[in-house]
Amino acid sequence: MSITVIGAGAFGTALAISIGESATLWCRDETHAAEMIDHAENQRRLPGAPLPSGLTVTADLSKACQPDIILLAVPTQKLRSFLTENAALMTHKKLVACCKGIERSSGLGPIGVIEDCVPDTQAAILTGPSFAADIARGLPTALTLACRNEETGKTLQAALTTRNMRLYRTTDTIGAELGGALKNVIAIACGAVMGAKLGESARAALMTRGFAEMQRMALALGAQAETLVGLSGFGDLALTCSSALSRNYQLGLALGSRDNFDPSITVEGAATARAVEMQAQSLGIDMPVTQTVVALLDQRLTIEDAAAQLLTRPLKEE
Ligand SMILES: NC(=O)C1=CN([C@@H]2O[C@H](COP(=O)(O)OP(=O)(O)OC[C@H]3O[C@@H](n4cnc5c(N)ncnc54)[C@H](OP(=O)(O)O)[C@@H]3O)[C@@H](O)[C@H]2O)C=CC1
Ligand SMILES: O=C(CO)COP(=O)(O)O
Repeated sequence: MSITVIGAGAFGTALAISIGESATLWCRDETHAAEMIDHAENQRRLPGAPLPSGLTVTADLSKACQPDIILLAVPTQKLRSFLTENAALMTHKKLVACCKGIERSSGLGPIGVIEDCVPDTQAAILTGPSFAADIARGLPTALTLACRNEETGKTLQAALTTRNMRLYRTTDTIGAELGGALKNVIAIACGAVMGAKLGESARAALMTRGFAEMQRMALALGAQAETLVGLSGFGDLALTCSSALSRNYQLGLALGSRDNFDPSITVEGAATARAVEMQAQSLGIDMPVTQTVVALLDQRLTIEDAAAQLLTRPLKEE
């Protein structure tokens, strides 16, 4: 079955490599597409990962959008503008969001954004612990494929499972979206703790209390508890909060050690933290780790003050 991946970033390229010769990888920049074809590699976004010989790379969007299954691997905050501009090419397709975040302007996850922009479509999300570099090297990974329509979910699960990507299926799109979005915020917090050399015990505490607030928010919005303890929640939290390969964690490291961070790097957790803080306030949900991350990003708190503030909150039951 032919499958198109939109967005030749690190993740889109890795997915296309894993799917192999039935994949088409669409890149918005013609020069970049030509470079990938010439070098059989995406040297800009995923250097060191050869593209399989049968993989099609193109900058022609109409040609790329022929298949029925389209994976959207553009950052969450860019998804709406891409879909709005190209909705006509996307209608009646199975659109699979391959991004993790909450849109800042609307508070919606990627599925909500897809449904807003392309009404006549079947939307799903592919999420879970998986670094692009690992997928591209053929290392084993397990991800969650969430789709409200069970039949479409089964079709997508079968079509997107590869030799090194094992997909588990759920109809709980809310839980899958929120797990992937919220864990990035906690990863920034964990990076900050490690950057400030506050210790691994503090990181474990933040991961655990961060997971508690992820669950509070997700359950309040209608997610199923099992989803949050699965790959898209706990699984991705464990990966992202403990690996220096994570860009969210790297941003946290920079905040904690007062280093500069390249603002062009895709870090979904920063915009998501702000969107979630607003939602939490309006729903009356206690999310102290998320609030602290936003204060650190806005430079309203130092890392030392942030730690002191979290440690001196009123004592409570676990
Ligand atoms: N990298 C990883 O290990 C993983 C990433 N993800 C998720 O995948 C998503 C994408 O991340 P990743 O691939 O790493 O990011 P990158 O920064 O590597 O790539 C982003 C891609 O999106 C393209 N893009 C940006 N804006 C637009 C737009 N308006 N229209 C069309 N294309 C656009 C960029 O094009 P250009 O190159 O021209 O700028 C680029 O190809 C994120 O949500 C991330 O959380 C999920 C799991 C793993
Ligand atoms: O989501 C990821 C791994 O599952 C990638 O994390 P980063 O976006 O923080 O690099």
